[in-house]
Amino acid sequence: MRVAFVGKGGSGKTTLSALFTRHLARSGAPVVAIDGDINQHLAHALGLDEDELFAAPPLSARTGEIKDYLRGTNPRIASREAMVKTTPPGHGSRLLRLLGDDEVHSRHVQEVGGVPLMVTGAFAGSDLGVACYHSKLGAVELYLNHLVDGPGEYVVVDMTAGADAFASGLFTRFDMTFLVVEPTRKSLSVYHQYRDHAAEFGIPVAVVGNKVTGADDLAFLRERVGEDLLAHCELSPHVRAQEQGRGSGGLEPHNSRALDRLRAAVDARHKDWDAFQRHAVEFHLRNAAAWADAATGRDLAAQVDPDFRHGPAALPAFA
Ligand SMILES: Nc1ncnc2c1ncn2[C@@H]1O[C@H](COP(=O)(O)OS(=O)(=O)O)[C@@H](OP(=O)(O)O)[C@H]1O
Ligand SMILES: Nc1ncnc2c1ncn2[C@@H]1O[C@H](COP(=O)(O)OP(=O)(O)O)[C@@H](O)[C@H]1O
Repeated sequence: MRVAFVGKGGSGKTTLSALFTRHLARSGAPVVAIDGDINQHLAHALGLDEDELFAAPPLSARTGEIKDYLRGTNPRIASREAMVKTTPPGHGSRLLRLLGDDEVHSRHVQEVGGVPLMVTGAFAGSDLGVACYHSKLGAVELYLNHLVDGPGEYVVVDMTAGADAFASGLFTRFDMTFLVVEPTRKSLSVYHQYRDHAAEFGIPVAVVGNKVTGADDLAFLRERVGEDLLAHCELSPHVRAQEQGRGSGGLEPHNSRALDRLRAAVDARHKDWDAFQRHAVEFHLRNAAAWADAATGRDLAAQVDPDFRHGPAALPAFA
């Protein structure tokens, strides 16, 4: 199951992504965390020391190699140059299993605090003015488009704040999107924006309140969010202690129960592989027409394999 955390910067996306993935990993569930936030802090939130380096290469450093690996022997994709981030898999493409024995996981995953983590990479000085952060997210989109995941296993992406989340269709690749909101009007404005986009594309979204300090905060959220409010986390002495490099007695029971609710909401989702592939194709065609045909000098609609059925049934042919 694929889960995204989105929301306004500072709302707690990274903190909740870390708490949620640790919660899942501790239960023994297979999980991969991906840092897709322009501020790459997830490794530290998972417990990497400030002076320690995340040693695995960022996904965005090897987008070309990842394209070559994923296109496999797909005759519709002649080269890595012909493959854009929305190019959907077809016959001959390599499909991935979560934490499978493949070149993406083996190269890019490093375990931090008991959680296997991949990172998209920081926005470098050389990117300023010439690229948008969504270029860094291309490899994440390709990864998700080629992944065959199942119930009880989880990919959790800490997404970048703001409009970059909507570039190219990445936001349609998730079984559940958690919108993290603080009990403030500013934080809610992102909720309204995301909710409208999500409704347009039929994307499942649930709101997670964060840094709630009492009944007034909760009433504020309940009044404005209504039944979209799935759960809320309270302002956490445990999180603060971790931020300060101190030990604590562990996550508070209320916050732990909130994480259980998130998991239950994800587990309740039914996977519809046909719809997933249909969305992928739809966004690929849109991108082809808008910029990618011109960027590659090719007719990218020809990459769509009309006979390909995505999902577990597609796996044996690719083993
Ligand atoms: N949504 C959207 N709209 C307009 N233009 C876009 C969009 N997404 C990507 N681009 C531009 O296309 C170039 C390649 O994009 P990426 O590196 O992100 O990815 S990929 O080619 O799809 O793998 C790259 O341009 P160049 O940097 O000039 O090569 C991107 O800026
Ligand atoms: N429930 C919480 N309790 C206490 N502090 C929190 C909580 N959630 C987030 N924080 C703190 O708020 C700040 C911003 O959180 P962060 O996860 O980095 O936000 P984002 O990823 O949305 O930008 C961090 O200092 C983090 O420790």
